[in-house]
Amino acid sequence: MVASRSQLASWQSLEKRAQELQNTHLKTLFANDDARFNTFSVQAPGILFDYSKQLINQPVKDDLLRLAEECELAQWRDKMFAGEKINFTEQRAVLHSALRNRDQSAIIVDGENVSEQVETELEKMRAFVAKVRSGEWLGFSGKAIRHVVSIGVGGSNLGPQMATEALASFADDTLDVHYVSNADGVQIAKVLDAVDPETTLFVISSKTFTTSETMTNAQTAVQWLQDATSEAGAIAKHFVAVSTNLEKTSAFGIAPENVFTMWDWVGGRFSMWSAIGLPIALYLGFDAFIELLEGAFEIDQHFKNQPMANNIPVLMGLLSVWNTTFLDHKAQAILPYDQALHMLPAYLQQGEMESNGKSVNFSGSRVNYTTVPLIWGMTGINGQHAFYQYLHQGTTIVPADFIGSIKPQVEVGEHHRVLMSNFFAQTEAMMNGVSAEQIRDELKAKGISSEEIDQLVAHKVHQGNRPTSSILLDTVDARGLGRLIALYEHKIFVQGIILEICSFDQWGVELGKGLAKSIEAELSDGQVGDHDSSTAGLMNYYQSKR
Ligand SMILES: O=P(O)(O)OC[C@H]1O[C@H](O)[C@H](O)[C@@H](O)[C@@H]1O
Repeated sequence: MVASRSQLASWQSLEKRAQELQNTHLKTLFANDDARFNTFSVQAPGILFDYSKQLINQPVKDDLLRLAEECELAQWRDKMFAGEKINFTEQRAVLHSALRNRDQSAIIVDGENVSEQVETELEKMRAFVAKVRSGEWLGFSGKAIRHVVSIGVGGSNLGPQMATEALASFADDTLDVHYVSNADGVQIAKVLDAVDPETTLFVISSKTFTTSETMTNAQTAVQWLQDATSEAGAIAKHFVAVSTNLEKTSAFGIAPENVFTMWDWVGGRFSMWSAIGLPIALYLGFDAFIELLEGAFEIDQHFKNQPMANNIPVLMGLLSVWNTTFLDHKAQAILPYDQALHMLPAYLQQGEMESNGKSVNFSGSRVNYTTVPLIWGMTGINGQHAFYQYLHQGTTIVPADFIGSIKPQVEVGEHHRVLMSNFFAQTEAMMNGVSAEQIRDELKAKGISSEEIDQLVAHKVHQGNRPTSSILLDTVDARGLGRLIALYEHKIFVQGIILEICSFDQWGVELGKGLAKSIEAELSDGQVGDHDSSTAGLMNYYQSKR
């Protein structure tokens, strides 16, 4: 019988250390140790990870590593890479790493070598992308494709859209790509207004091919095409799908040769490396897509082979557990100082919160600790002028990841220096804060009266001691993005193992998927059924005003 997490010796020691460190200020840790940056920073290909501004010391790091050992993290990691069915609530392997297994070593699941399947599908993608981008693939009126409209939601949308936004600087003008995810018709209406039926290709991305938002948007797209042409073969020329559900894609009318496969061992939120990434490849070219996979593969190797003490995703996962579970910080900000990464917070929200936002352990017992934090954020510079007030002086401490690049995608005058000065200044200020004494001196030097100083000082004090990690990437190109996303994917895995959370199902979302169906039927025939008075009241009010 494996001991519950909170009975482990390392866990109990960490609880004590958390209490001891609660009253220690980060700036004291720096003052007492000149080598702190060197001790608590680590590099991987194209990445520096500095966690010296986290409220830890060597004994805490040692205990966290001991916790990883006691939770058999290395064994779980190896099981994941080997294709064991570690998603046991759904009896599935967890193999997003197989999608970028660039050395093509065999990975066997249920007697099949999935590496071969992945290569076959990549080859199909490569050929298709070449046809579309070269103008060989023709629409119903004989014109080449100019616009791609990707329809999907959640994991079938966020990854491709985030990567498209991140890498747009590298796109040529062969194709433009649009994303439709919301069931709110305003989104698809706007996209359809901007494109031309003769030259538009729809990619319907849905692992299950049953998600109602996606199916509603896909039907609207079909109708729009049919309004433009009565040609029988038009659907085959303008619609492709990415799905595991070949029955449903065929029932929808998509020809089998136009369906790209994914597998049940890829979770939606980890699927941008599969054919779900088709819009990325169409937009940027297939070579860029391979670069993305290469970057992720480098981090897979790092995660597999580096000792735990220098393993970035391991450290990121352990630090998250330290901050959330032991220091009780219930939120985590993601702050990119690179415009290319502006969708990263939204992407990681799904990645981390859908994976680990759960409250029972492997054996189904309710956990007696906080699991993962609330993930939020936006580009750092914009955040500085919006919510950083809260980060600096709010009553809640929010640990933050600062993410920047050494080389911007576009060098414009002094812009990058201005941008990165803010990055460095903010992490320094969050760590050091500003003391009452400093403020008094500053105000005195300005000739402000002592009465006024007394009144102001408390408002201007910054306690500091706000933990941050800094991630510096060489640059955000396809390879760099692949590295960054793979780091976070493995961090999420580490959190899951340490917290004993089944990271790869999402029953909480499945619930929502079913809930709206019966209500939709009631709204459709105008008969509000048996609901609580609030739900019935809202539905009646809505109906009365339609
Ligand atoms: O790809 P689909 O089957 O359409 O699912 C789309 C999304 O549906 C739900 O929201 C799930 O929680 C997500 O993980 C998934 O990515």
